[in-house]
Amino acid sequence: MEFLDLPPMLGARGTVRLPGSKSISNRVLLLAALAEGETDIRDLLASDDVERMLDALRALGVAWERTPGRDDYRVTGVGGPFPVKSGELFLGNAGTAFRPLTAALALSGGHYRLAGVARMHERPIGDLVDALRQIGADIRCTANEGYPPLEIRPADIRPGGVVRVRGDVSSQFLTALLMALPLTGEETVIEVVGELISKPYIAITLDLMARFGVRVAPDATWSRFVVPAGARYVSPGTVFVEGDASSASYFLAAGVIGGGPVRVEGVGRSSIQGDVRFAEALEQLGARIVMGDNWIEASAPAGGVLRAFDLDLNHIPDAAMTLAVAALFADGPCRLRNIASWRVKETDRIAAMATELRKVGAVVEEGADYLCVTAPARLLPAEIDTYDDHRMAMCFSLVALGECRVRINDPKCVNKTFPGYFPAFAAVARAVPVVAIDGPSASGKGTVGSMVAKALGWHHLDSGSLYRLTALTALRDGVDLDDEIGVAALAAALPARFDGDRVLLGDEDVSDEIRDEAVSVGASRVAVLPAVRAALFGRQRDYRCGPGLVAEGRDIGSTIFPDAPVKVFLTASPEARAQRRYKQLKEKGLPANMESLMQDLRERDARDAARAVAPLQQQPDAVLLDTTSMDVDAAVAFVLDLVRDRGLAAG
Ligand SMILES: Nc1ncnc2c1ncn2[C@@H]1O[C@H](COP(=O)(O)OP(=O)(O)O)[C@@H](O)[C@H]1O
Ligand SMILES: Nc1ccn([C@@H]2O[C@H](COP(=O)(O)OP(=O)(O)O)[C@@H](O)[C@H]2O)c(=O)n1
Repeated sequence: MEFLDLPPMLGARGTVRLPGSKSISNRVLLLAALAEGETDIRDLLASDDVERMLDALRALGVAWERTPGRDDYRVTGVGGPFPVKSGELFLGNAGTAFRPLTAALALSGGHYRLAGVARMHERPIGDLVDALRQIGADIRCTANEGYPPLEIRPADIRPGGVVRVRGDVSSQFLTALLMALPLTGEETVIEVVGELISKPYIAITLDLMARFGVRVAPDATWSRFVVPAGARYVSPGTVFVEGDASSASYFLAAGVIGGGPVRVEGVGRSSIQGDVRFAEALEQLGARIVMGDNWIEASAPAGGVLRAFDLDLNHIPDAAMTLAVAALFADGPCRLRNIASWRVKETDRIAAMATELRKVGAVVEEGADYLCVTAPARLLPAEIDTYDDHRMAMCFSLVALGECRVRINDPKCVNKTFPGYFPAFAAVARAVPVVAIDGPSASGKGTVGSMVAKALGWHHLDSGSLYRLTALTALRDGVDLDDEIGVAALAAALPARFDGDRVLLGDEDVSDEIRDEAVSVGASRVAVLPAVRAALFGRQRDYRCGPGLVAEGRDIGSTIFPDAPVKVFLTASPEARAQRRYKQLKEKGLPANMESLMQDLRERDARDAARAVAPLQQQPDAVLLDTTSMDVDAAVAFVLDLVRDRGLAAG
């Protein structure tokens, strides 16, 4: 399973240009395909779901071409039903392609098969099929009644009159009927049975249909829609696709949780997408929101902390997921109500959200159509499963803003709507900075690392002492140093503590004991054991806390903090290092012999460089610092300059 590790973040600020809206992209593509004339579509979303629609349209005889290197397309409309009268379409997990195409194909008089991924076949479509059957469509559910895959056969379509469709499971059924019925040319009345959910998505449909020349006005309660006689779609020429308002939600929330301001460009006051109202929901949490025609900017509440909320989120079901994660930063229990549609989305989002929020320590109550989330006192680092659901992955990236590392499994699921999501997030979120110093024994890592940390006021981790503590514990407990499982168990449970330059096991100061010859050799031996390294992995990462961390060892830049913005490979000639160790030991009044020190150093260098897991190597992005003829102060100044050059510290 692929994963992405997000480091703890200190805050967020900056500007993000949003990718095109998925809802608008797929609607505009279908309308342009059915319209008379050519439509130029600008800034179409580049994502999996849009690819599925583009592929389907081409298979159905619609010509389109893309401007090379741009997200601009020209679609040549077919001016009515699809000209290709048979075909097999694979539509992945794209509800915005599957539902509208089902309706348009049912009225196209051909023989088609529509299928998707396994999850698509669990997502209901029965209400739409029933509605289309009322006007004579011949649609069969080939596996389970009410669910894809579907087979559509030519049929005697009898439009006119009244079509009833349920509105309380997915608003996409109504969208599909609205967009397809103008193909019949006759007046048809659509009556919505049950409360219509997600009304703002219907508003997008009506707005775009109007741009293509077909006006449908809902009645006051949005329960009756009249598709007029003689309706036909005509290209408006050029259509600009707005930025995706649901995708904006992650960045707006990032601004609110991480201080901000974070500005999104591509949606704003004049947007036709209901999800821009997510910004209003954030305002109710105390967030500071500023809006322009084509942008929105979000910052933390004046007091810094988000207010707990109890909100009906039926009108913004997708963006509401972002609020479930924002609840982790609120000052009390938060309730998200009227979100039953989550259960039939890319995954059962209520169940998935509850399971994953619990992993980071939240207390979650899950109901048929609501979630109640209470934040933990401190977020826990966790491995988040994403259920092939782009929004799960994007939402949970926000956990990192609680200065909490988080692993996102299967991060590429964001390709459904936002392939560039994680780089965009990294560009506005500020990771806790790390200075990684790796190098061979006695090169000066500990001395330089500790002084750099002091100068910056950052935390300090001497990772070697964790291996030394492991070896010391094994020697004391009589665990064989080659017993990988036994030693790894000790490493996982080490009561290690650091107090300034003192190293403690529980309450016992073992700073000097871990420097013993036997412990040094033991540390080097247990360090080759993969299970021991794995046991110390998460523990080392937990030292990454604001305002920053200086960590030294052998694999800090390569394995523990590969994203460290400053990496130094600190070394010196073997002779110089042996000299330093000799002097160091003598000063402490410990016995030392130059020859055996040289010998020991060479052996340890060889073991560190040759081991299979995390061998000591200079990383391509590490700066070489050879201190053979350099004093400590010069080495410290060199590293501090690197930190300042990267803009990570003042001065
Ligand atoms: N650039 C340097 N020049 C001279 N001596 C140094 C230098 N850097 C470190 N030392 C000395 O070398 C000894 C070993 O350094 P230490 O920090 O323990 O190395 P490491 O952590 O890499 O094993 C210490 O006594 C330290 O003062
Ligand atoms: N990140 C690290 C740190 C230390 N180690 C091992 O742990 C031992 C003790 O580390 P140390 O940094 O205290 O050793 P010295 O450099 O002081 O000799 C080394 O011999 C390394 O083999 C490691 O494998 N990976």
